Amino acid sequence: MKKFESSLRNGDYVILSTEPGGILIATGVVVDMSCSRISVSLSKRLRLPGSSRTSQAQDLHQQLWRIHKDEFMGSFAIMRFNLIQLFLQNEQSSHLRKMIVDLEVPRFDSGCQFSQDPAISYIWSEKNLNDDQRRAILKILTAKDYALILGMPGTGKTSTMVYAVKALLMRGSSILLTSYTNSAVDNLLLKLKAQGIDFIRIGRYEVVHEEVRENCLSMMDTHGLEEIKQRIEQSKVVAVTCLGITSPLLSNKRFDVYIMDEAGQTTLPGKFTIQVSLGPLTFASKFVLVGDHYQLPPLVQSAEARENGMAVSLFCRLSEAHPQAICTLQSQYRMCAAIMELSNALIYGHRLRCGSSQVEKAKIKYTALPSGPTWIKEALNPDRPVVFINTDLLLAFETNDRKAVNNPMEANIIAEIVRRLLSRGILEEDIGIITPYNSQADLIRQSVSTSVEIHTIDKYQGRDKDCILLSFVRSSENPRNYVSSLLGDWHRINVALTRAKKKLIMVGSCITLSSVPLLKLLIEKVEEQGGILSVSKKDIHKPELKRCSNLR
Ligand SMILES: Nc1ncnc2c1ncn2[C@@H]1O[C@H](COP(=O)(O)OP(=O)(O)OP(=O)(O)O)[C@@H](O)[C@H]1O
Repeated sequence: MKKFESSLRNGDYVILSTEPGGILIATGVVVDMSCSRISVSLSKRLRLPGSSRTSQAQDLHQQLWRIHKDEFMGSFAIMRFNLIQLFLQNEQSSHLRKMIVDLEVPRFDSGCQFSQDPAISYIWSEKNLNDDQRRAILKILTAKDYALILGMPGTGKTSTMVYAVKALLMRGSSILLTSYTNSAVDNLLLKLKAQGIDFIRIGRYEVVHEEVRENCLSMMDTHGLEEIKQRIEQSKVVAVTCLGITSPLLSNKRFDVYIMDEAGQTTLPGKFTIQVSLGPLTFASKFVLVGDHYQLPPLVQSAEARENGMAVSLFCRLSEAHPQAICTLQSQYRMCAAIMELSNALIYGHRLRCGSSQVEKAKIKYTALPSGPTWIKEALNPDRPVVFINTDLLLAFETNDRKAVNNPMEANIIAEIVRRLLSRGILEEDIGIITPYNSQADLIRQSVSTSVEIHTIDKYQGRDKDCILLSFVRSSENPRNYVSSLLGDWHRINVALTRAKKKLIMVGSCITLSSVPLLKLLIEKVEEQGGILSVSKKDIHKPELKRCSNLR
């Protein structure tokens, strides 16, 4: 039977309107789809305007319906609601206005550190924390209004949040946890679960991580709304996405502390991050923001919105006004020294350091002997953690097809390296491929016939792998005329350079990329490390050269 073709999927939020006329009648969620039927679960009973009680069922059946995916309407309504909450005349909103609109100085309890507080004693004695992390949690424990935790890549932001929750629970505090995306919320919850901390997860069952689903309210054996509300009331830790905060289950619920992980913000229409973050702020007496504004900030396309401050996250706004509210995590446990050096030189002004000598010296380990041409052996050499394969001698130019930009030769080189890594015993799950462009990710997917993960750089924020392959794509016959807003954004370059633990292999055109100042600096840095490998036409099989030039 022919498949029903639609961009709608189970779990999508939709808007139901009448046709013709386009009158919005209801909103709901797609719960089932077949080739001839779509089932939508609605938040309230469906009624046509002006329809009488007697003819209601018949009118509904006769009506022609239009179903739209609800990409923005729900979010806009929530943001409007959040803004209104901020301007309410009550103590909570007034305090919040003082903090985030008037930028009043945040207060910290200085005597508290020396008291007999069990939470503070616990943090001093917890061996799994480093000094930065301890200081960060003490900042949270002593904050009266808010605390800001700036965590560079791999510095244990999530781990720090977990121990902060543990310490706050010792004080009997109730805690609301949020992030922008479901995966970021669940990432934190998985770590809480591993520490035996109980919590309630609010969210649609289908989008919640399977290991967290048993903590979802919908999965709990409860009898009616009252019992559910009671469970939430009794629960000390509740987790939800920033947009999920409007759940009626949370109405009237208040928490002592609200912790928000700002790091996963880019996958949302980020223009309104402040308005989105506002919602949960009104639920607690003090808040903690955890983030890294050196990674990708809100994506704002409108110049007017940018000029009016829409691209500034709440974290950035508060940290610039009150640097004393920030505690920085600088010891990272992800990248070996050579990989860390790149972002240290380009972005972090050498403030990032390796958390242990094990991390610093980590090398990729092969189980099989090296094989293949010299350039591949050099690219895979474990003693070269950072390699840049320069394609200039190949004249491997990009293709531009209806705004989709890709580079077949780079895709081919990446596929060859992946084959060699796998044949030398590296596991598929330890390799990741990233690129700035969706179209290049698609092309690489066609060339790499394994289940190795291939994503855009933006989608890879918050993730890591032992070995990362990065295809820059841009290679122009006229490098002087080359402009790329995607590669010109230093936050994106930072994310790309901080995903690999032991081996980072980049593929690109040195000449073209050098027209972007930051990338020029990157190439110089890799050169200092002896990591530039130039590939020429004699290094690539003739049929491959021909196939790639045919694709152009
Ligand atoms: N004090 C510590 N000692 C040793 N290892 C640690 C410490 N803190 C964190 N780690 C390890 O560092 C790694 C990264 O930690 P985590 O995922 O919490 O970092 P993150 O800052 O949230 O990462 P991201 O940059 O993806 O946001 C994990 O493997 C974690 O176990």
